[in-house]
Amino acid sequence: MSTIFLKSQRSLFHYPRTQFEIMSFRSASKLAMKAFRQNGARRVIPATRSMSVLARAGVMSRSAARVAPMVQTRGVRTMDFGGVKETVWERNDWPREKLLDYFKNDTLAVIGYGSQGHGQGLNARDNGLNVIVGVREGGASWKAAIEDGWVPGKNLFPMEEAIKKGTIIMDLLSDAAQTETWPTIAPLLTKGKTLYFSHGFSVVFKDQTKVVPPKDIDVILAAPKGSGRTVRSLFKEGRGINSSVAVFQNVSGKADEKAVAIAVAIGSGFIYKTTFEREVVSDLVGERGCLMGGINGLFLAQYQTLREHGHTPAEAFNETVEEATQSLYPLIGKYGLDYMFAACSTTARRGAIDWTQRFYDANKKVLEDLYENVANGNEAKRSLEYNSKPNYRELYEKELAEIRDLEIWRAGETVRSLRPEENKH
Ligand SMILES: NC(=O)C1=CN([C@@H]2O[C@H](COP(=O)(O)OP(=O)(O)OC[C@H]3O[C@@H](n4cnc5c(N)ncnc54)[C@H](OP(=O)(O)O)[C@@H]3O)[C@@H](O)[C@H]2O)C=CC1
Ligand SMILES: CC(=O)[C@](C)(O)C(=O)O
Ligand SMILES: [Mg+2]
Ligand SMILES: [Mg+2]
Repeated sequence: MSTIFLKSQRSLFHYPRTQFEIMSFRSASKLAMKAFRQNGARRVIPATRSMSVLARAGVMSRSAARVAPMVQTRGVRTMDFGGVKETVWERNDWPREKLLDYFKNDTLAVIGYGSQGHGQGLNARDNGLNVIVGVREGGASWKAAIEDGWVPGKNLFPMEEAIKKGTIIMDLLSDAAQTETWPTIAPLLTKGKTLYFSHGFSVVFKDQTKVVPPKDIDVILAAPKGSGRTVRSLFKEGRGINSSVAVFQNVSGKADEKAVAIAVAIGSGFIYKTTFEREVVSDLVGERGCLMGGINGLFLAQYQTLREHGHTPAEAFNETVEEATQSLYPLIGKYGLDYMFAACSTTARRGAIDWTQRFYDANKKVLEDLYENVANGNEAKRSLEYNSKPNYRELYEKELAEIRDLEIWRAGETVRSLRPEENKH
């Protein structure tokens, strides 16, 4: 199995362990802060994230607390991400009129109507673009599309017909289905069309998927960093999900701009550049790690430990999942981890900082194994084998039912029912 990345960079992040390393880590961060100040970029600390809370908590380093708050200037193409400059685009770079003009001669053919097809198709349609959907006639997606207002024969067609009518072919089938349908789709990708993905999977793992696009078409991706349902809900809130964009083939010479434009058209908020390889590897690692698999494992391990030592389900669930998702994690999302630590007791803060190293060390080994398994194609192989089974949906329903039936999640159902918003009386 060929490995995409033959050499892996030494880990860019080394959590300081020894007192010496901590000292040098602090002096390094002071130097970085000084360099950061000198390059003119400034960073604002949200007004609601009052300095007094942070200063009292001693969270801000002394040098940062002394200088005026720094603001990261917006609306520029280059922004500073923790000291590394990256190119970003924002949705207000592509107002609706500009999108409509740019895509005036295009028909966006959304192939597949799962979570992403639903979100991206409806957002592009609401942006006024000419969008059609192509799925298996009479299948679950066909019925779902009709429920969302797509009309058979008008903007809803069997897959092949939609591809023939489309100028930008958005392959939003499941990754396994992209492989299975490729022999049908490939001949329909005629010169001048654009092939679009939301994941680098099929193109990068071509040894397994056999997905090799024709050489005379643009091949681009826009990968929303979140569920297709959230792609839709954030768009309806007037916001947008963050997405990465990449170009695999640029025959027209306009593929880079097209990728950014379509990322905005499908409802993205801010957009950053990647490559097909980096998108698929980071995405497969993320969903198996912190985003889904890793957090599931940590929830289960903590809940089980508490229960084995006699804590009740209500106590074990609240201390593991409910407080995390309802109170503490949202603070990380709004203001960062240091803010959340500062908002908790000094007792919690001391223990959390002390135990970070143990969890980091235990998980770093797992993440290295995971990264290797993704980069060498093993995870892609596993995914294709399982998701290509004819009864893959039924198999997942059985596995998800087993998760749902675990005590932790049955307890969770009761806890959720007790939330104020669930008790309107
Ligand atoms: N889910 C997400 O939030 C994210 C997904 N992505 C990427 O977006 C793409 C689409 O993912 P997602 O929206 O989750 O789609 P799903 O994985 O849910 O795939 C469902 C779609 O694939 C179709 N399909 C499945 N098997 C076949 C087949 N054998 N022949 C024809 N059609 C088939 C289904 O049609 P039918 O109903 O007829 O079976 C349905 O329209 C993938 O590349 C994914 O990696 C990227 C970011 C996030
Ligand atoms: C929602 C998302 O970004 C995932 C987890 O990568 C996916 O659904 O593939
Ligand atoms: Mg994914
Ligand atoms: Mg993802």
